[in-house]
Amino acid sequence: MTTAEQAPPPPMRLRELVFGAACAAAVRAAARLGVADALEETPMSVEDLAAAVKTQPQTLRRLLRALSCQGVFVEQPDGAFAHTEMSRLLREDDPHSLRYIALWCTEPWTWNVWPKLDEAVRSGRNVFEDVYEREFFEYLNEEAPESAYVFNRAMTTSSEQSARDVAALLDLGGVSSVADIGGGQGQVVASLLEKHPGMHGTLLDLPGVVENADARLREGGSLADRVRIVPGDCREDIPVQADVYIIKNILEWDDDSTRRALANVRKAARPGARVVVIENLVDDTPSMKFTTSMDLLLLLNVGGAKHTRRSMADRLTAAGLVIGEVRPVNAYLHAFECTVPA
Ligand SMILES: C[S@@+](CC[C@H](N)C(=O)[O-])C[C@H]1O[C@@H](n2cnc3c(N)ncnc32)[C@H](O)[C@@H]1O
Repeated sequence: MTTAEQAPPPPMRLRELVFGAACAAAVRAAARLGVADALEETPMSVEDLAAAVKTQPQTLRRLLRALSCQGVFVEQPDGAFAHTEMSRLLREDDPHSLRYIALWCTEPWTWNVWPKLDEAVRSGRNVFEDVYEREFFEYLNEEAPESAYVFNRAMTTSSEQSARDVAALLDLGGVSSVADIGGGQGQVVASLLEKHPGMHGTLLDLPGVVENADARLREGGSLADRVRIVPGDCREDIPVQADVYIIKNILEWDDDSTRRALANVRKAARPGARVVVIENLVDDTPSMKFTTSMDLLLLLNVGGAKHTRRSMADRLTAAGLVIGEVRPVNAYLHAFECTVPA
């Protein structure tokens, strides 16, 4: 068969494309119903699966068939369904689980902002504040506890997976204090403190986030006596002294917020301090990257963007930081090693 015969014709491809929301909704439904968690290692009949997740068998079959077309689950000749590599990633107990990321990317608020993408492209601004009349993180932490929970779990699971890579990459010999700015619930700080028993750490994030910090960092936790938890807004102030500041996956919002956060790091840090900025970078070339969709979502919710190596470097230089090495942390993340000049 030739490639031309394999690829569906353009009208069919475009028809499928405009139903992208159906794919996202199907993945969300499977994640919310816990289908991947209920499906055992051996194939299961739809009836057994429906009983396990408390749905109608006929409609569950339709959901599973829609997902199987995308490679999430596979239908067997006898009509039973089995796992695929992708469906396993929807399990909560998978070590590389994307369950909360899948839920996060399809939370109810996303369905209210996607239809306004043309407006955001026209204005270059977020549309979230037009729809919800509040900044995104304010809304999340003050008005949408379920979405905030999903967001924090999504960040925590992806951070748990990358925290060890960050700890392995950074040379922290001789460093006595590290601060993670916008550090979420503290997985990176916890990994660093576990690896370096003499070191102290600070975790700064919004109040609603740090109040649920990683159990290791909270009172009675194994690292509690070496960590300071600072609830705050890094655009307002960073009242933290440290040898090394980590800023991971937060400089993806609007430029003014990036400028204010970096200015506050500079104000807090002594000359010679290290600032390690860790981000998913998109390419400068026209090749497709998986982060493209997230780039658009960041435009919609915070008026932000995924950075290229150049755009990130420009912002760090504009903040007066001296950029040293830029190294991959893993397949997704890059670390910019910067220094605060004298
Ligand atoms: C994409 S998450 C990254 C979290 C963490 N650094 C990581 O890599 O897993 C962005 C973080 O920035 C925090 N954040 C948002 N606005 C903030 C602000 N104004 N001040 C401090 N933290 C903020 C969020 O609460 C969230 O934890």
